[in-house]
Amino acid sequence: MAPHRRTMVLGLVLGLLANAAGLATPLVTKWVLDTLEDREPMSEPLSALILLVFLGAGISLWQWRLLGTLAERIVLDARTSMISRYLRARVGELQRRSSGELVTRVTSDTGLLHEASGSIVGLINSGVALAGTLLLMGVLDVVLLACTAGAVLVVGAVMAALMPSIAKAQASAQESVGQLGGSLEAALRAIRTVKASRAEDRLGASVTADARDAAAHSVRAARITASVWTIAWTGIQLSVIVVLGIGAWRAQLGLLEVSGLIAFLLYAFQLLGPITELTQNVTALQAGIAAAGRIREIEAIEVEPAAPLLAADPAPGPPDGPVLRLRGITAGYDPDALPAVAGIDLDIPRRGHIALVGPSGAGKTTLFSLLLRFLEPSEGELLLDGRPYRAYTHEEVRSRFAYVEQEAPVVPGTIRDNLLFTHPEATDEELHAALAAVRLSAKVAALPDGVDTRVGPTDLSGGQRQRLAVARALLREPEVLLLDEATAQVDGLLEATVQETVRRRGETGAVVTIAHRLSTVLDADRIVVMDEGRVRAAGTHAELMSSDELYRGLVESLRIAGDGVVDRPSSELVGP
Ligand SMILES: Nc1ncnc2c1ncn2[C@@H]1O[C@H](COP(=O)(O)OP(=O)(O)OP(=O)(O)O)[C@@H](O)[C@H]1O
Repeated sequence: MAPHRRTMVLGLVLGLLANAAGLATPLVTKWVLDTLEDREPMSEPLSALILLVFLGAGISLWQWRLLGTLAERIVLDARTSMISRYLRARVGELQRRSSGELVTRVTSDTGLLHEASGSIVGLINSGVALAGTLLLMGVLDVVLLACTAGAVLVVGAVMAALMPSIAKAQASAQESVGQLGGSLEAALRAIRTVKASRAEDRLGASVTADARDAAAHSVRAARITASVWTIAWTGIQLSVIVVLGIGAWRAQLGLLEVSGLIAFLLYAFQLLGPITELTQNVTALQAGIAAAGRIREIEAIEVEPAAPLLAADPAPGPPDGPVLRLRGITAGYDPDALPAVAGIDLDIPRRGHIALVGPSGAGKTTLFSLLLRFLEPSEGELLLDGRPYRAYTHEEVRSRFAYVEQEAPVVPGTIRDNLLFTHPEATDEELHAALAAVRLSAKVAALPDGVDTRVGPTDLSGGQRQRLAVARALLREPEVLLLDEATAQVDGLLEATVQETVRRRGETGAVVTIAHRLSTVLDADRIVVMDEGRVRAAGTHAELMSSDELYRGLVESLRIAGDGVVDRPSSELVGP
């Protein structure tokens, strides 16, 4: 709220003015009654009364609109800052959390800020209104004020005692809503497996358990809120009856004018306003504070630094040296667990195709994450053009790569958006050339809006998604193409297409593939065998076949996996 201090102060002033108009009304009513008693002309007090009503309404309207707009701005600020933090966060920080839960914080928690944003102004307003009402009641009759103040104190004490439990219940409810978002998102993502496993009911029960939890906490908050309100209302109504009794008795004794008693009763009824407002604002503020706490946690997510970590600018290595060098790289996801890769030494030359092979969990994807700087090594150094990664910004490093993920997710938007995602400035010609390279031109041309057709994550087959991703990666001839090969996404014909494109890329630039296909392995200039986080062996297919047992085993299993490619020298493996 801090950046909006001025608007809040204006809102507060308007609230105080509206209060003043409200507080004056019973006194002017007394003036009307007094003129009636004295048989004087009533036009003046009546006009003042009507003026007060309109003035109060006008000011309230202004304040309402002002605070309503402010609330939306605060929500927008919080959302904008969270969204930008998510997108700038370190990949590991995001992967540690459930994405559904992260989404809930942006969509749902910020809604609570909306309610809470006006509550500070509301609290001050209603506090002042309460004090003002009590003060003016004191001016009218001190004895009656004492009775009313007693009732207000009791109501206040009960409210103060119950409020913290409302806040606690609300925080727990939000927590459960976050978990619900997380589990629902995971369930929907795995919907095919869920259905194939006939697990709709089982999973439904576990997801609804979070919803039930949220409901249970909210019901608790609602029940306490209901008690608080009932106590407040009843307390005030009882005090009005007491005031009426004592006031009538004091009027009989001539200690109080009847008009004064009526004005006093009007104030007593008016007390309900500030007390209700106080209750609502305290509740909203507490929910808002709980939400703000959860939003604050997002600020603790570490973001990628925008500047290079190394202040000095070391000279680049020789222009014909390897484009990338990994020197004694050790890295892991959890400082307490064993590293995912350890002591990796690897040179990636400027040209040629390197295939990474190894059993599952060997650290191949981790190596890609290190190259793309999704993960920082705990030991060792990565060098780009002979200069340490730390001398570059993350953006500078990534600008040298094109990356095709195994999942090849579609980015939100049209096919054009997907193709231009890495290089938005590419021309239409380049775009169509990239589509042609992966043989998607005809498929795209048949779509209703061609390249401007919107695509969702489910509109394309796995193979088509991967072709689109490869086309994107090839759009501007990257220096280093990183291709995390999907196991079974693409058919034979397409595989040959992609392979041929990759082979051509390897003639002018560097290509590193995580190879799941025998054909890719055979096609590579150099094969790096990884096992248990280490580089176990490296060389050509022929060298490794004769020297490395694990490699022989891997090749055997790839052949059995039905790759359809016989074990031949790579030079024979060109074209479909
Ligand atoms: N996000 C993560 N958080 C924690 N540990 C991880 C994470 N990603 C990978 N690991 C661990 O790091 C090790 C290397 O995993 P990595 O994904 O690099 O292997 P891989 O060779 O790519 O395997 P696959 O061929 O199955 O994809 C594994 O032990 C894995 O459990």
